[in-house]
Amino acid sequence: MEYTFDVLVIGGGPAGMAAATRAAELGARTAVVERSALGGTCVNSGCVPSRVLAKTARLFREVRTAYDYGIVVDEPAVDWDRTVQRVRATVARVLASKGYGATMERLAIELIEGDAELTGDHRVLVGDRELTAASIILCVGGSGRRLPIDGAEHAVLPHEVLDLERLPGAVAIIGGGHTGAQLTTIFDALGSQVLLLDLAPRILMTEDEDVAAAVTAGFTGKGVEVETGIGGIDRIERVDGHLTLSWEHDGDRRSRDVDAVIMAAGWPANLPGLGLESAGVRTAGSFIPVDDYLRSSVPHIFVAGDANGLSMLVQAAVVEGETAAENAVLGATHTSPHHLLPEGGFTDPDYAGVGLTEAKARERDAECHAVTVPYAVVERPIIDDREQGFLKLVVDRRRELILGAHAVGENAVEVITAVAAAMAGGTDLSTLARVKFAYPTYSAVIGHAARAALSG
Ligand SMILES: Cc1cc2nc3c(=O)[nH]c(=O)nc-3n(C[C@H](O)[C@H](O)[C@H](O)COP(=O)(O)OP(=O)(O)OC[C@H]3O[C@@H](n4cnc5c(N)ncnc54)[C@H](O)[C@@H]3O)c2cc1C
Ligand SMILES: NC(=O)c1ccc[n+]([C@@H]2O[C@H](COP(=O)([O-])OP(=O)(O)OC[C@H]3O[C@@H](n4cnc5c(N)ncnc54)[C@H](O)[C@@H]3O)[C@@H](O)[C@H]2O)c1
Repeated sequence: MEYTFDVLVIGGGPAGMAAATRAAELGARTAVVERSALGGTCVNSGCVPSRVLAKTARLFREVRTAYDYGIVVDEPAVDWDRTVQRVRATVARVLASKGYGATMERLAIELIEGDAELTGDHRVLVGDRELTAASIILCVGGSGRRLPIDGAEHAVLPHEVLDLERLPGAVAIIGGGHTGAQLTTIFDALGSQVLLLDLAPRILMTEDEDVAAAVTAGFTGKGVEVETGIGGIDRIERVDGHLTLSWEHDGDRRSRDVDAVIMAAGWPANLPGLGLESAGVRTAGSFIPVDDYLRSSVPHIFVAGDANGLSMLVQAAVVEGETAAENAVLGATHTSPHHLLPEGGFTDPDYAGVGLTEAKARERDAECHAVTVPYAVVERPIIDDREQGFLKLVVDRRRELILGAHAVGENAVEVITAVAAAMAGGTDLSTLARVKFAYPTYSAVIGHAARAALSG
C-alpha cells in the first residue's frame, strides 16, 4: 500500500520534534501533527515557565538579603502581572531559539495543525484530512489531573498558574511530586503562605529518602506547612471570596481557608479522543505501555515521551523520540536505557539525582556503600552563603562502580549532571577521586565524596 507518509508523528513536544527530526534525517517522508503549540508542555507551560518563575523567586530572595552584602535597596515587592509578562516573553524567546521552522523546512517535515485521531492502525484523521502512514509515533505527552472531588473546578492546574489574577496570600498545593515541590518554592519565596498536602508518606517519592527529607526540612524551615500521609482531599468550596479546602487525615476532618488551590496530583497521558481503540493499541492505567523498542501492542505504532509513562523528563523524551524514529525507519533494534538520566528540581534548596537511590541499591545488594558529604566541605557554598546541602554517592561493595548520586543544595542539578557524565563515561570511583575540580566550585564536592567513598 502507498502511504501518505513513512512516519507520522503525533505531538510536537520534545519527544515528537526529536522523533520527526531523526526520521527525516534517515530519509523518511515525515509529518508532525500538533494541536496546540510546537515545543509541547516543556517549552510552553512546563519546564521553561517553571524555570523563569524559579529564577524570579530566587531574585526576590536575594534582593531581600542584599543588605547583608552592603547593598541598600527599598523593600522589594512582587508585581505579578509583570512577572507573568516576563515568563511569557521568555517562553517566546526559547521557542524562537529552537528554530523548529528552519529544521522542518530543511528536512522537508510537514507540520499539520490540528487534533489527531487514529481511525485505524495506519490511518489518522486531522480535521477533515485523512492521512496514512507506514509507522506512527505517538508523542502526545500528558496533562495535569483534576481530582474527581466536589469543587475541583475551583482549583488551578499547573499550566494555569500564570492565569492567576494575583499572587495568592495563602495557597494550598495538592501533590508533592516534582511539580508541587517547585511550585511550593516559587509561591513561598514570592510571599504566599503555602500548605503542601500529599497522600504519600513523604514528598518527592521518586528521590532518595535523605534528599526528600532535606527538601522537606528546607520547606518547613521557611514556614511552609508540609502534611504528608493524608487520607484524601474531600472538597473545595468557594466561600465569601476565598476557598475552603477540606481533607482527611487519620480519621480527622481538616480544613483550611486559602486564596488558591493548585492541583499537582499526577500527569496522565493525553489519551482521550486519540482513537487508540480503533487502532487496536492497548493502554495500561493512564499510559500506553511499550516494549524495549518503544513499540505499543501494535508493532508499527511507537510511543515516546511522557505518554508511555517510563520517565517523564525532557531528556528521556528526546532520547526516546530519536530511538522510536530509528526503530520505525530502520527496524526495531534500538533500545533507550533510562538508568543514566540525571534529574532534579529547582526548589530552595535544589535537589537532584542520577542512578539508583540508596534504598534501591540496597535492595540489590545490602553490602553496597553510601557516603554523604556536606556541601560545607568545600569553600564555594560558604562564600555564597549556601552551605546547606550534601552530596551522597552510592557505590558497589568493591568501591569501584558508582551506582547513584544524590544531592541537595545550591546547583545540585549541575553537580549531579557532572557525576552522570562520569558514570556515562564508565569512570570508576578511584579515577573520579583523582579528578581535579576548578576552585572555588560546587562540583568540587564530587571529589571529596569520591575520596570519602574510597576510604570507607
Ligand atoms: C510544571 C512542569 C515543569 C516541568 N519541569 C521539567 C524540568 O525542569 N525538566 C524536565 O526534564 N522535565 C520537566 N517537566 C516534564 C516535561 O515537560 C515533560 O517530560 C516533557 O514535556 C515531555 O515531552 P513529550 O514530548 O512527551 O510531551 P509534551 O511536551 O507534553 O508534548 C506533547 C504534545 O502533543 C500534543 N498533542 C497531544 N495530543 C495530541 C493530539 N491528539 N493531536 C495533536 N497533538 C497532540 C500536545 O499539544 C503537546 O504539544 C515538567 C513538567 C511540568 C508540568
Ligand atoms: N524538574 C523536573 O524535572 C520536573 C518538574 C515537574 C514535573 N516533572 C515530571 O512531570 C511528571 C509529573 O509530575 P507531577 O509532580 O505533576 O506528578 P507526580 O505524579 O510525579 O506527583 C504527584 C503527587 O501527587 C500526589 N497525589 C496524588 N493524588 C493525590 C491526592 N488525591 N491528594 C494528595 N496528593 C495526591 C502523589 O502522591 C504524588 O506525590 C513527573 O513524572 C515528573 O518527572 C519533572
